[in-house]
Amino acid sequence: MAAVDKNSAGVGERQYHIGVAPGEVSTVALLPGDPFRVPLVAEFLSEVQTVAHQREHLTMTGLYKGRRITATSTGMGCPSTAIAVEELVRVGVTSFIRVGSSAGLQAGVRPGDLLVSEGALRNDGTTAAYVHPGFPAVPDLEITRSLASVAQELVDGTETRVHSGINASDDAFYAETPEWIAELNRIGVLNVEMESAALYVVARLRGVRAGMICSTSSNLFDGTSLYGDIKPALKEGWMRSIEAALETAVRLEL
Ligand SMILES: O=P(O)(O)O[C@H]1O[C@H](CO)[C@@H](O)[C@H]1O
Ligand SMILES: O=c1cc[nH]c(=O)[nH]1
Repeated sequence: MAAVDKNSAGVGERQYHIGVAPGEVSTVALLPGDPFRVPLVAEFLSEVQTVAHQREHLTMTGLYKGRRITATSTGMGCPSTAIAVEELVRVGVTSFIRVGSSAGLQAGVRPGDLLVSEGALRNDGTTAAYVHPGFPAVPDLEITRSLASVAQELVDGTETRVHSGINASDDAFYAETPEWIAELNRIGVLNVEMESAALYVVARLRGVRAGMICSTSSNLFDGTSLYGDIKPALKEGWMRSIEAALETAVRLEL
């Protein structure tokens, strides 16, 4: 009797968690955390089909400027993100762009500003189960460059700023202490979110491409509250992030 080999389980089949089968997705997937943001991606698409909705993973596929695009929600955190990426790879996705929300950690990062990730500090448990602690969590460089330049084009002439830098990928939203926030600020970490470590590490291990652009929800360093009335700016940032990701998919033929 042989134990199950999870590396080969499910390849080319309908997937156990996300419910998607080969042929139902594009080669490129946009990844918001929240299932309620998948329809925001669909607002930019034509011929949209809802492919599956299981657990926190809603998947829709449609066309943007003639190119087939899939959007799948990852849920919050690295465990469900790793599952979503693993299963999307098994049905043919070769490029991923996370379109997230994230908290700023440096002065001058304001709600709605766009954050392009140049690498993630792996403060999570999931990637520790995959690789050596020294393995870097880095996005695809071509996708990253494109996200930064398209995002800048989209916000030119507005108050919104585009920031690029290293982000933290934390596991525990409510365990982020003032000391941890101050330390991240001190070492120059730009922002914090909760999925990129898994996205980048799993993507590298599976030989596919990944990048991330986020809208700023708050600023943990200067005290701009998570709970205040900042939602319109956050939503505007989500829409610009999605547009930057879609344009990147078209321009790089992902
Ligand atoms: O809005 P999403 O994309 O889920 O991203 C951020 O929001 C959640 C925390 O509020 C975490 O998932 C974090 O990464
Ligand atoms: O988006 C995020 C992620 C972690 N911590 C926060 O405050 N916001």
